[in-house]
Amino acid sequence: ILNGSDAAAAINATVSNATMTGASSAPMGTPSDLTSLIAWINSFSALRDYFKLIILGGAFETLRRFYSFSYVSLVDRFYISASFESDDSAFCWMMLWLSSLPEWRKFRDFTVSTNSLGLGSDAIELEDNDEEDSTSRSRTRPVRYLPSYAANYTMWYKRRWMRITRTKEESRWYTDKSTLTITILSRDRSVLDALILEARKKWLSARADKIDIYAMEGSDWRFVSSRPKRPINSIILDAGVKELILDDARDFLKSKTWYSERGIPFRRGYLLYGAPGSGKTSIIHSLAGELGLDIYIISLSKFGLDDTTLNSLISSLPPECIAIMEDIDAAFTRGITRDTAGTELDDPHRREKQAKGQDDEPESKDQQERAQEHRPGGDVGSTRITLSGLLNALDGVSAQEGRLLFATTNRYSVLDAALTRPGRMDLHVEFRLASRYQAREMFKRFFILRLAERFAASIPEREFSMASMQGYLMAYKVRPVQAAEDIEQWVKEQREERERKSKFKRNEFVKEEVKDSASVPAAGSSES
Ligand SMILES: Nc1ncnc2c1ncn2[C@@H]1O[C@H](COP(=O)(O)OP(=O)(O)OP(=O)(O)O)[C@@H](O)[C@H]1O
Repeated sequence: ILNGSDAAAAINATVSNATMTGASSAPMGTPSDLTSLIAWINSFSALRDYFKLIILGGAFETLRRFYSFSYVSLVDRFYISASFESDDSAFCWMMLWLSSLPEWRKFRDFTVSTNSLGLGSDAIELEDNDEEDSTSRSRTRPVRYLPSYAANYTMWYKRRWMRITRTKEESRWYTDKSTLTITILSRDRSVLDALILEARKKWLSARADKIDIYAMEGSDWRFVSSRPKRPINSIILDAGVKELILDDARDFLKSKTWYSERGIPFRRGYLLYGAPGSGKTSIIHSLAGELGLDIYIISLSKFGLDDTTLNSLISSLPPECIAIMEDIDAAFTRGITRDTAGTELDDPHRREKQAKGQDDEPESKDQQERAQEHRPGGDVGSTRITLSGLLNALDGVSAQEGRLLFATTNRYSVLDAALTRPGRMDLHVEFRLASRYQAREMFKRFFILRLAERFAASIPEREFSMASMQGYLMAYKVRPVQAAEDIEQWVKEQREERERKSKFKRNEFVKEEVKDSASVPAAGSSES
């Protein structure tokens, strides 16, 4: 414990001591200008070393950056680089093209994949010489050699050096997206153009007998599969029906100028309606093959689909293609309404009855079944499409020009008039249950004419679908006589089965009714 003067003396001693310590490691006083600052810093030996390190490190980093910058500019200047993403068709063109190059066979590092990536049959496939195994399921998925993610491939293309790399997008766990990058030693962009055109040509010729099918993925289109074209003469319809649709579509595709001169949007909608299994879907696929167009499937019941996404999907359709909306009525019974997001029925008849206060009519069994199919648990319950959203998407400003839209339905009458009006659905074609003529032609497709007459005579007009008859004939693949003999029995059995089913449905319906009326509290009056 110090008294006041002792404490002051002690502080003085400490200060002078500190000054002396400082003076011993930094001999100079506080620097007043830059030179003396450097000299002052220099006087600290450890700091000097740090300083040197910083300068050296900085110099190295600058050199590194300069090198990579110069490399990139050099590459930019002398090389052309193009990336192809796996969710785009161009990626498939390049893969097919690559796998067909003789040089490709010389490499030794591949990703072996059973994922077809839409490649044609001439892609490199594993040769399977095991004759005995020729029917095994292992042959159903060809094995392909694709560029590996780990390797860099270099080769010569038209006397130009080329490097190929394939990288995987790690951030998107839910997709297998990858990018193929092709770098060519050339300053001439036309080399890349020629390469891409060559790849595209190869792709197109590989699928001359196929059509590509695309489905919705988020707000994009994703390639799903390639299917062999179905010959149009394999579809048996009443005289003139096929020709009507085919000629109309052909005529439309040739009329672009006609439409633009008259200020009419260059789009055409077809509504195919009628009995299930009567060939609506089949004719669309066949037509796509005939017209050389790809198919884009629009599923209005897709989980998470809303008006905005639908709009952007429809506007991003390619200029000439076939868009299909199957079972468009299902969307309505499920509850697309003009203004609200999918909660109530929008059957026009029903609305009319509601307006008149007569909505006591129960949903038809068909409606009930469909509604049941689409209740929560399936993805349909989550759709957020409104009718006005659908109408806008079909003919709004962004709706793609040149597309053919095919909508199919089994229940024509429930569709809203706004949806089916000309401009949206220009041609309405009815598909009925099979006629005798169709039955005979289908039999002929399977077997021979003589028996076909007998077969057709046993088929009642417009009672069975072509699909059910096809199912019957397929069970008799190599027994035509038997097929013709058994048909009467089949018709009888089908009728009985139908009767049994409808009786069952009626009973179920009555039970439901009873249950419903039991659960409704009595209104108080003895009548009720
Ligand atoms: N008119 C037809 N000519 C030839 N085959 C047909 C015909 N109609 C149906 N089929 C055959 O029946 C099966 C079902 O046909 P498709 O899917 O085209 O019928 P759909 O009318 O679209 O049925 P749904 O309304 O139930 O979707 C197909 O395998 C098809 O080959």
